[in-house]
Amino acid sequence: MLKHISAEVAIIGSGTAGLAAWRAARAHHKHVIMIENGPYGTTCARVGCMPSKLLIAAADSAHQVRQAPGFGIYPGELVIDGHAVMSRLKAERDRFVGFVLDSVASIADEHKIVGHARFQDEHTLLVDDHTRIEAKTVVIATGSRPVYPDDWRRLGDRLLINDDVFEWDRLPSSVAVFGPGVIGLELGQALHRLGVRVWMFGMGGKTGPFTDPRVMACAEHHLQQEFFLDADAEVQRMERNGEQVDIDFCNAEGVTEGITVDYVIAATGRQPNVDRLDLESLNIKRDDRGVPVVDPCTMQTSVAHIFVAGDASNLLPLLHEASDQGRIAGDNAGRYPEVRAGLRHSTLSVVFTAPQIAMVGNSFAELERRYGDGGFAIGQASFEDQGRSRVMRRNQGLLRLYGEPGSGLFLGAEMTAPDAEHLAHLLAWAHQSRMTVAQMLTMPFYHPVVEEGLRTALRDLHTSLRQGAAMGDPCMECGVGS
Ligand SMILES: Cc1cc2nc3c(=O)[nH]c(=O)nc-3n(C[C@H](O)[C@H](O)[C@H](O)COP(=O)(O)OP(=O)(O)OC[C@H]3O[C@@H](n4cnc5c(N)ncnc54)[C@H](O)[C@@H]3O)c2cc1C
Ligand SMILES: NC(=O)c1ccc[n+]([C@@H]2O[C@H](COP(=O)([O-])OP(=O)(O)OC[C@H]3O[C@@H](n4cnc5c(N)ncnc54)[C@H](O)[C@@H]3O)[C@@H](O)[C@H]2O)c1
Repeated sequence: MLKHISAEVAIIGSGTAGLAAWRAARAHHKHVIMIENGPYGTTCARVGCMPSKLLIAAADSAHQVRQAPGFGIYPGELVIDGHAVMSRLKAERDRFVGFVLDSVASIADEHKIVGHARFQDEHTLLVDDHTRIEAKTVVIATGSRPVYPDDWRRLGDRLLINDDVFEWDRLPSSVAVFGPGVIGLELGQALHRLGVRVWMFGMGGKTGPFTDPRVMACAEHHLQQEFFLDADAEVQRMERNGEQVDIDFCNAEGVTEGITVDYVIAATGRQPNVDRLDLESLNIKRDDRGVPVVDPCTMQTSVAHIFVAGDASNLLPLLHEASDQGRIAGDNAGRYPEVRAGLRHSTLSVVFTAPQIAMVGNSFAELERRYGDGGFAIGQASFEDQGRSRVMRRNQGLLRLYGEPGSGLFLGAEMTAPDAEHLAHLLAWAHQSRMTVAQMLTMPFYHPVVEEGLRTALRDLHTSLRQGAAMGDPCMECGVGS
């Protein structure tokens, strides 16, 4: 029998965005309902940010051991116990998931419904075939899922997505990773460093999230030193062969090469989970991927009482974005019809490869669209001879900064660099504070640190903006190698 419920706010999804929306909406109303059709615990903690960073941490550790002889230190034979690696990953992952589960458990049962939600009309949701919810406002926070070509399913259990990797009990001997995007690069490099033979195949020539071709080329070059990576691969055949997969591809010499791998990992992108919500029953404006169009400041759709947050919004599929968007959407759903613009942060994304990858503020491609080719200034620094980076034998990478001629405003950055996660935070704070390049150069820099590489790039940008003298010889009063 169908149960009927009335709610002020109904939230579909209990991931990071859904939980943030729930908290924000509850500040306004008692009757807030959260619906979940999968396991509680969030994508980030269960199969996303946390387990991937745990895998990378183990891989970094193995890499350090391999690097030790470069410092005159010989730790002996490197043994990677795949079972122990995966056990630690799962134990720590479960600990993180446990924190989320505790938080979900603290929400009274009357506010939680388990099942698949879909729209019957603009104010009515059906949950499976057991509950009908009449809601004044709705937040769609349904996350995203991996997408890959349908015919790859013929590989059966030899075809994996990121979720499956984190369930391994042991490490396989070899994998082919399809998709040198963010997930593919993080997983692929980590597996390679853990002793798994890795081949990585892309489509269309793009590596990572970059839009600046010089930074992309630099990252690709460093990654290719470690494992096979063809960002524009011609894969001629891919067939299951017993418990393995045979792949024929055209190699760099233009010759067909055959490999056999234990698994194929599909890291070919993700799509928002909005296709099973019966949105067709609503008169809601959608983009060409079928995702409701939202105002990024309010997270409101063209149907004024329906909001979208997190990966479902098709804006920036990142954890802090899911959290920000969830808070804004939940607050607005709660205070509706008085909707307010929420605080949006400067764009910041980090990929945990080595060297790390980061994007801040406006991308190179966005600036080319806005200012035209050559209409904005560029400063750069290589990390090859950067003092602290060389000290640590991590002297790889390129940082490119963009600035606005005339105003001298710092506009954005793309980089592959040692400790890019920290450089990117400094830059994002400067971007959000609307600092000029001249102001950024008045800030303190310690010695010897990787951030001195940032100062070099800032000086170069200052010169490109024609606001400072050209850099001459290396600045010795700043410290050697800066
Ligand atoms: C491998 C990997 C690594 C990542 N690493 C990082 C990182 O290092 N840093 C970073 O910032 N981001 C990272 N991300 C991205 C980050 O995990 C996501 O942006 C974030 O988790 C999205 O949160 P969300 O709330 O939108 O979605 P989710 O947490 O996926 O929540 C959506 C929920 O909605 C539920 N749901 C869906 N449809 C329905 C329905 N119809 N009815 C009821 N419930 C429904 C789902 O079951 C799910 O629980 C990573 C992602 C992956 C996959
Ligand atoms: N560190 C982080 O913050 C982090 C880590 C992981 C994921 N994420 C988030 O998850 C999102 C999704 O990541 P993703 O890696 O799935 O997507 P992505 O869009 O970053 O990469 C997908 C890649 O697959 C390639 N591709 C598509 N079809 C292909 C095919 N048939 N064969 C070979 N290659 C193909 C694309 O060209 C692209 O390079 C990211 O945009 C990011 O926001 C963030």
